[in-house]
Amino acid sequence: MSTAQSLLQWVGAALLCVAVIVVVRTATFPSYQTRPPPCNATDQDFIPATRARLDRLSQAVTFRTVSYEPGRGTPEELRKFLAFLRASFPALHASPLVTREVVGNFSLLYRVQGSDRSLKPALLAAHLDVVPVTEEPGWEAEPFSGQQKDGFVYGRGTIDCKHNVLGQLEALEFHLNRGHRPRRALYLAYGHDEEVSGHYGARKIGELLEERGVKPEFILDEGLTVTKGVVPGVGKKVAMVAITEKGYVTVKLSVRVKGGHGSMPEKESAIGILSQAVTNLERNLQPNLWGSGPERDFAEHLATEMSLLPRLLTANLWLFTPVVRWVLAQKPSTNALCRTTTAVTRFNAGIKDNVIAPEAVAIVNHRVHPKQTIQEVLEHNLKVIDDPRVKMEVVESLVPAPVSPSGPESAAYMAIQESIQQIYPDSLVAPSVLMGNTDTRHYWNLTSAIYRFSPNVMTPEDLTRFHGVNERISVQDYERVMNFYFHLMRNVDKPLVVRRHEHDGDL
Ligand SMILES: CCCCCCCC/C=C\CCCCCCCC(=O)N[C@@H](CCCCN)C(=O)O
Ligand SMILES: [Zn+2]
Ligand SMILES: [Zn+2]
Repeated sequence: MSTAQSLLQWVGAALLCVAVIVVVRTATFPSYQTRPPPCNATDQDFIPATRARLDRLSQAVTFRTVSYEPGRGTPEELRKFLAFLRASFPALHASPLVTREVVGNFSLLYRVQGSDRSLKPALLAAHLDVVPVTEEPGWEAEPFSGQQKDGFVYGRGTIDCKHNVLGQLEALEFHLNRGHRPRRALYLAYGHDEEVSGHYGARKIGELLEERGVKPEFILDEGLTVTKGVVPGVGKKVAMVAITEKGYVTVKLSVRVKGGHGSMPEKESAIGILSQAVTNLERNLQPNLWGSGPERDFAEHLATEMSLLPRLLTANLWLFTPVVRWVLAQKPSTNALCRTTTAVTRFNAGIKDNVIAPEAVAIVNHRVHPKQTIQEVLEHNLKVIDDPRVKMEVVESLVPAPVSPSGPESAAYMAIQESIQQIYPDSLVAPSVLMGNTDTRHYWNLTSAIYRFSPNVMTPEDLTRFHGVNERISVQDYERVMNFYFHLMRNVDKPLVVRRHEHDGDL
């Protein structure tokens, strides 16, 4: 046999081995999906989306509680919104079990007393402010009307995140009206400036709770949602419970040149030099790190539920990670899980048609992958810009959030998962990475069990409604939001027991 023939035989044998491993791993990959224990809720345990409850959500939207910049919000609207909330939930505001504090002038902190002091409190969070409405046309209802139309409530805050504020308060009001007396203490924390980093709201709440030595069992804030048709290869609804958040670093790029008369330009302008720099950043993206961080757990939790090809790829990441990286990088929503993203969000230069601009400035907003450091992001930028005339300064930064425990070893995570499956019985639940940031950055010192999840459904078509045009929630979803919080309050109102990690066909 010639050397070439024997080499061919070896290659053939090696390929066969690889194929066998791929098939075996695909067939035996463990299932991480558990079924929730039966829910003993009765018809009396259901919060219907009555006219009064829908109208309260609509009215909440009419308060223009917009945050523009840190320290520059809408104080009058916040004041009116706080008064509205107080008037709208009489049982909880009159209850001797509930205390209400206004923190940092406009943020709210409620505490519901628990009868069992051995149980650590639960903390549900959300925020009272919203992002501004841009000039973009296309709203089918006035953005601050709260109009109810075709089975939806329209307006800013309906999914970010007055639905969570109102949903939690409705659930608590319902509980108290039925004479329920909680065993576990419950905090509700509503910051008033989350959309501009929460420096005056959630930060103050976090400091106050830390001073008082409050150590919650877990914290649940806004975050990812139940998705439908968003996760490649999975037909069922997927509830994404974020166990960490990407970090961020915002950088300012600037170029200074000599200004002068528009009739006698130099070869290169500040605008041209800076344009080249941002083009270099957009053409040379930060490295694709998919699979090296907690986003890998998300895929593995769903592997057994995927159609054949994605399942084969996910069950064999030892071989196919580069393929998965390429596939996920093709769409913005999945690319966000792959790498530190680079968004050029502002570009300013020039003052007059015939004056050479002496300065051009761009702002670049990066969302940092959990396995990258801020230093590495900055070094990558300098390398690809490769032009000493472009100055780079860090405006603001935050490291990726600590990763919270998930899966059957974490009782709090499982209580959230079970509550989701009681409301969405046909859904899958998986631990995920949030690509944005929440007020929980101010609560890191309180507990290591921090989760970010909003209990409404998002389809691919809905993704741009978030901070965008036609923000809306369906009546059915709002009903699910209220009932999710109600179930969660019930499910955590007992000692939370850690279960043994078991799944079928463990490798
Ligand atoms: C496998 C596919 C994954 C795609 C999943 C898409 C699901 C979409 C659901 C929700 C959208 C998440 C949006 C993130 C919310 C974060 C809250 C937020 O916007 N925070 C602001 C804070 C700004 C502070 C100023 N520095 C932000 O992060 O910009
Ligand atoms: Zn939000
Ligand atoms: Zn937001």
